[in-house]
Amino acid sequence: MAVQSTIWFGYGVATDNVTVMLPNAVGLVLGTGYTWVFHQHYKVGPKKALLQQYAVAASILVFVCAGVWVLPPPRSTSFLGFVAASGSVIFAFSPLAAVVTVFRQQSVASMPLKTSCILFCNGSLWTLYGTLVAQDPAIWVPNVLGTFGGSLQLVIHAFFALRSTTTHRATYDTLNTDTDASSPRGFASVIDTTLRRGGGCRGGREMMLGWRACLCIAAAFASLLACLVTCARGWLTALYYTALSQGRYAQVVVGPAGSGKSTFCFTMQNYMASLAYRLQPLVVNLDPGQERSEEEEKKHPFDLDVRDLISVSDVLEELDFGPNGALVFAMEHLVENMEWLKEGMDEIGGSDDEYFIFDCPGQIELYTHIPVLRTVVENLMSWNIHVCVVHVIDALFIDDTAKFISGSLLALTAMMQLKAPSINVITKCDVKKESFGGGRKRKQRARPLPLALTKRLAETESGESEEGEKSGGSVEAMFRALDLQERQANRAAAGGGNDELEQEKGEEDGVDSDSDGSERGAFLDVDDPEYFNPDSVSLKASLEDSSMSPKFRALSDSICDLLDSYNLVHFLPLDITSEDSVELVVLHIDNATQYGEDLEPRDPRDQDDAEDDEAANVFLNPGP
Ligand SMILES: Nc1nc2c(ncn2[C@@H]2O[C@H](COP(=O)(O)OP(=O)(O)OP(=O)(O)O)[C@@H](O)[C@H]2O)c(=O)[nH]1
Repeated sequence: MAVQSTIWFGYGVATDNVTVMLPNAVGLVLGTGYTWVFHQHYKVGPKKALLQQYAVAASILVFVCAGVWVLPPPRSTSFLGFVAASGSVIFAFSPLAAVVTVFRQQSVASMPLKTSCILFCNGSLWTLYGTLVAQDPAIWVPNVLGTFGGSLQLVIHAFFALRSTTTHRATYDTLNTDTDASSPRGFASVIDTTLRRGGGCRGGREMMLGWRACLCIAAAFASLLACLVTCARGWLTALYYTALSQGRYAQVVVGPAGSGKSTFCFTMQNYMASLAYRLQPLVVNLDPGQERSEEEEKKHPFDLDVRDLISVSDVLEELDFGPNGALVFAMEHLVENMEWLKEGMDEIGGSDDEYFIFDCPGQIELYTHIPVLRTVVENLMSWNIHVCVVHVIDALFIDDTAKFISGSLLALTAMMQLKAPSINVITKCDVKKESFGGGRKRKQRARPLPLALTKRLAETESGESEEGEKSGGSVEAMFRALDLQERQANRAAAGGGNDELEQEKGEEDGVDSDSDGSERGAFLDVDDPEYFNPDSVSLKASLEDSSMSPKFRALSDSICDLLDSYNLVHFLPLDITSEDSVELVVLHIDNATQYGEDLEPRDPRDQDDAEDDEAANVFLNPGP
């Protein structure tokens, strides 16, 4: 009991479930107490015999701790739940081991009725809690089995009680031939007679027990039926949603205020609708503070709008909150009413391969500080929807290195907090293009010297040294080559040419070096994704010019290195005026959601319609 309660207590802590934690904490204390009392009063044999059982209990705990320690968090919780559930199943069925004894002795003395009743009630209640409240299979699966085990024991009790009732009824029928024991009144009189006759006292009690056992069985079966119906309802609902939402997809568009989320949503909607093989996605507004002109609402209406449930203006009218507090309140209200969203999506969806795009509020604290958006995303995924989080930031972010670093960290936070496949998009690249006349010169990046060149240089250097110092000379030459390479990198990163350095390493290596530097300072179009994903060397070089304090500079350098070495954040540019650019983003999202892998083949839409759509070139004018 102590071990079992410890494991369940651990599971309660891991899942942050106080309802599981509390009773098991009590069970842990009581179980330890019972063990101590048992140990003190154990007289059956030498107390050493108990050591073996303590060793088994300790080994189970060590095994569980090792599993939790070795496995990463989500798996360790599942492991803990699995072990706890297995223990509960064994615990629930353990009294059944006495069944053999019961049938051998033809008596239920070795299987106490109270324990069976408690086992049954405990199993039923936890089953109801596990299916209706926690919806956790680790809780309801062992308890369904526990309920079954408990009811089986009650049936055995009833069987023996009824049998003894029948035996005694037959006895007293022969003793009271003048009494009709088949009628209730007659049966009561038999019991009365029996109780008055001293020798028949035991038989009368057993008959009473028989009636009580019948009631017990009726109650047990009613509860068992209720449990099974509840579980069946849960399973059927889950099956229904699995079947219904097979192939459902969603983009959850998040990002700072004004970064172009709504524009992105409608650009996606228009582009996807223009493709013959796709359904038009449905845009769902999740921003209770969304403010749009009537014209915008007409041009790009939302298919489902959270403002129908609650809006920031409603909250401001009713409660004494500021705008930010009102938004947080409204979002928390949405989280508490996710059924509204589910029903709304089913209503507007209808097809089994529906595609949703969620336009989220621009307050980044909804995913950086509080888990509101995370709960929304988790709910969507629990409804078997393939979700891709699209984190958008404004192209202005990339002009300033410090801003770029903070944008990267924000994107990283979104990826970590929302715990779903994600892509990062830089919006408004069309504006960027205009301001740079279509592109800009790439900052020179550090490029390593070709290996052959480095080797050659080392050989040249070592050749100049004395024969006897050849090996040492090689090493020195290698360092000089590396030094040259580093100087080249630094100069390159600072935007300067490497002409003198190239000359310094000699022209005999045969490597071209353009006098105008066009090869190194290549013209990079904003459509080139590399433009938006500078490496740490370029970022650090650009920080050199800034007037940052040394400590802050060191911190920024470390962040740049971290982002670069682990390749943590990758940005995709989006120019809404370019079909190729939109298509590239859609391809990445499809890849993240594995779009189309479980879709049923469907008739392509009428080609003429698609051509009409393309002619209208709808995605080129998506502004909300
Ligand atoms: N040229 C251009 N303008 C854009 C683009 N994306 C957004 N905008 C403009 O940027 C402004 C803000 O865009 P929204 O789509 O409303 O941004 P949002 O992130 O939804 O804003 P909030 O809902 O207030 O957080 C609007 O005036 C848009 O027209 C883009 O890709 N190109």
